[in-house]
Amino acid sequence: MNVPADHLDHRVRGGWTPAGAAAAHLPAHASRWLSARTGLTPTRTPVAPDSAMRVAESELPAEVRAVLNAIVGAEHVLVERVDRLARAGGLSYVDLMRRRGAGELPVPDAVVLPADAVEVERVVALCAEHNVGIVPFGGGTSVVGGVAALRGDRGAVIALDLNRLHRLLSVDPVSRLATFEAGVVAPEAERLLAARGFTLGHFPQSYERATLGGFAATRSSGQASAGYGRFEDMVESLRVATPRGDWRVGVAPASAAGPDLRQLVLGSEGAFGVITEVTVRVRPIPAWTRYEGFIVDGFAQGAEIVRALAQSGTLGAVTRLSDPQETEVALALSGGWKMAALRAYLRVRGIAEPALLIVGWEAGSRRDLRARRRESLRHLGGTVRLGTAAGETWRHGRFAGPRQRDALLDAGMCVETLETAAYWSRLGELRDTVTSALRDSLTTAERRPVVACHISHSYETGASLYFTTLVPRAADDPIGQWQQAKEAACAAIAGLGTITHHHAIGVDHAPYLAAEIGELGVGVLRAVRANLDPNGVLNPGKLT
Ligand SMILES: Cc1cc2nc3c(=O)[nH]c(=O)nc-3n(C[C@H](O)[C@H](O)[C@H](O)COP(=O)(O)OP(=O)(O)OC[C@H]3O[C@@H](n4cnc5c(N)ncnc54)[C@H](O)[C@@H]3O)c2cc1C
Repeated sequence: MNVPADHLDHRVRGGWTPAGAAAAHLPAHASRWLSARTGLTPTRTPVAPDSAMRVAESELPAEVRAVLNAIVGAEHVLVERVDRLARAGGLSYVDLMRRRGAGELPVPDAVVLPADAVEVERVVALCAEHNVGIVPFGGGTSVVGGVAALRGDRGAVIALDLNRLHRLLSVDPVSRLATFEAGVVAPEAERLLAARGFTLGHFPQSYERATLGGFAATRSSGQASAGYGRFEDMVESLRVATPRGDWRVGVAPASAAGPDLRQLVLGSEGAFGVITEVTVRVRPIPAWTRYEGFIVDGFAQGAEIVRALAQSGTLGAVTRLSDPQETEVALALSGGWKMAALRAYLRVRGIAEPALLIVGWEAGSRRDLRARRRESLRHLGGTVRLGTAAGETWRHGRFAGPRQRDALLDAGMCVETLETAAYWSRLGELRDTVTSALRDSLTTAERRPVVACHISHSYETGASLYFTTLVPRAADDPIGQWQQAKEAACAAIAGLGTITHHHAIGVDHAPYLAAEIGELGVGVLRAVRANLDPNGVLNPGKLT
């Protein structure tokens, strides 16, 4: 098979690091702090070996397999258990726990790796004809069950792995457009663009593994969203393989030719078709960047500052406010004398509840960078400036979170995140309500959860809230423990914010969709789906 090995390594699904949790490391001071703060009794709970996982025989009909072999080549139709297991599920806590022996993981009957858009179209048409489910699989980083191999009432389901669609097809430097095949992973897209002096500027925490098709299918949002926009703001046009044929949307930078159908494809999570090509708007690589850290006193003060920045148009490309709990965790896990000194200094400065604010400016010239920073600083009076060391430390560690999660899972923690967004006037209430819901659900005599939160995407009218929960795992029911907490959080979100700001709907949020968009809205989505996919083979059980 001619798929580069490193493209497959990242599919080792037990954890983020290719070698699973074993390659991640939790320092002794972090372990001690977790025990004291949460009641953790460290245990060794490594990922189960593949051989311990239950994998049923493939039920892909022989005649379908024969035609698939003819379309993509037999070496690109994988039915070995190791290959199917590698595309079974995403990277939510529940999926990762299933890898640790808690609960069953749905496994696809085959993995199919087409080479280009035309092969994808032929595979989609074949599966539609034979009622075989299709789960589009990009980087497999979904945390909401988006790539769960559910077959519904179909006899079989395949994982349609977009890994071989990794080419840059064209660049239009005059219009600043680039067309990629949808399976290209973000770092490779950046590498290809950098060779031409451009950047996409999309840096979600899953950057190392996620694909452009996945970003489009989930309306992803990157850490520099204030500077470059959410992913849907970057997409100019799309090519989609549907059971009804090839579909292209987007021909000009703006159009009044009815509703914008690009927005229907963006966020469609593989339920309307398989995105095969994405044309994105690109920007010159910024010649100058500067990242700084600030400490504010409490979440409310920090949120007021971020709102002022957002409403005056002076946000940094990255503007990220951690609440005091998240700041406490960051300081505790970093450890060392510098952190102790910082805490002492903040006490002297009278900061009761330190909350870390990172602002990163990016610009084409030094003068422009200085001007942007000056404008932002007008709203940052009264903060404690930590300088560029704190900002650069955050920047260099910004993709480290998933590795740390592996280590925490291995040590016996339940670690999971959830996210939402709301208008500024409701943001404080939303944070308090969700924090309480998570805390109340997870607290027991032995377990004291940490519920931390940050704002990382801000708009004129509101912002996202991203919650991270750390609690010792309930050995008898680790999945139920989290699912109860998640339900409580979702109930708390209802009426105040959206059920998801950037993780998408998948399986996990599907029960909450009608409350947000109404039964009429769900009906519209179902009608589109039924039109494009009359047999309902596309990503069964997701979105609607
Ligand atoms: C540690 C971690 C951190 C994360 N941080 C962020 C973050 O900062 N911002 C953010 O937005 N998200 C984040 N996510 C969530 C996830 O990375 C995003 O949803 C991402 O967009 C998924 O891309 P992917 O290529 O991995 O897609 P996959 O996980 O493979 O698929 C996601 C969904 O899209 C569908 N899909 C994938 N490719 C296609 C295609 N070509 N055509 C049609 N449908 C398709 C799948 O069927 C599935 O429903 C994070 C996830 C993890 C595990």
